Amino acid sequence: MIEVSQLNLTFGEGAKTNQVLFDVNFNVEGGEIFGLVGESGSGKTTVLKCLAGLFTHWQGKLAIDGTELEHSISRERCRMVQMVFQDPYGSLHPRHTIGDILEEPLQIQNFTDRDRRINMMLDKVGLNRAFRTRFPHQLSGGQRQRVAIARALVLEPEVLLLDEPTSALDVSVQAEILNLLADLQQESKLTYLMVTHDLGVIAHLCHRVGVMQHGRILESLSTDDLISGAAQEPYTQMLVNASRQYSREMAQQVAKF
Ligand SMILES: Nc1ncnc2c1ncn2[C@@H]1O[C@H](COP(=O)(O)OP(=O)(O)OP(=O)(O)O)[C@@H](O)[C@H]1O
Repeated sequence: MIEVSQLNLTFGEGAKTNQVLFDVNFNVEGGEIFGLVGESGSGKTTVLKCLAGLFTHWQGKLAIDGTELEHSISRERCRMVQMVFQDPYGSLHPRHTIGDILEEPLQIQNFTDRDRRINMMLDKVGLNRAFRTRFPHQLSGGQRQRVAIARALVLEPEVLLLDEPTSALDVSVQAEILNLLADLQQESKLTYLMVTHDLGVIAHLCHRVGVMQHGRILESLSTDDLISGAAQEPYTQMLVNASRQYSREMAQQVAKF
């Protein structure tokens, strides 16, 4: 379903050139939940942004459902793939009502049954219709993330790109949002590509993971192998150990690795 092949990306020009992705390769099957893990700055979000069309100056090959992606964003691309960001407050227009936020993508794509789709989507994410007239600041963090998920799914894409979808939320609502994402994926057999720092989230949701370091995929492996300690790469093993037994010393070891 998702094919990432020899993906390279560089920011800046001349002396300020900074290459952040180096020959990134991985595949995600249809209906699979694939996690991208790795230290801050390793390029996880950048991979998602290339797939979402937010960065267009990449090199390599990107394909979704057998269709090669262009170096530009298009209406068709938005129907196929949508992204949910880490911070649901920053990603929702503060002066638009929830109804308007959900209607905008449907309008752009010329859907005529917009009312029905908006109501159905609100039901799916566990928000009642009264939310249509509210503004983002009148919602809790968890409710805002539900709206962001509804907006991403209202066009019925096959692929959802999730950038740390729970890390900005209170611990008490993180599980609710993870359960919602799991239910929605089951219901519509969606394909998820998810960036996370949290190996607990991986264990809860993901089927397979790709481990990134310094703009490269070190290895891809099943969640079972990751958790049972069958990773090939010492760096991956270090990440697992650090999450099991977090300590200041361990964090320093990971930073030095
Ligand atoms: N628009 C940009 N212009 C220049 N450099 C950028 C831009 N976006 C990202 N980078 C750089 O690309 C590298 C990878 O960033 P990216 O956000 O993909 O990392 P990440 O693994 O998702 O980290 P985190 O977990 O902290 O979000 C970083 O060095 C970052 O500074």
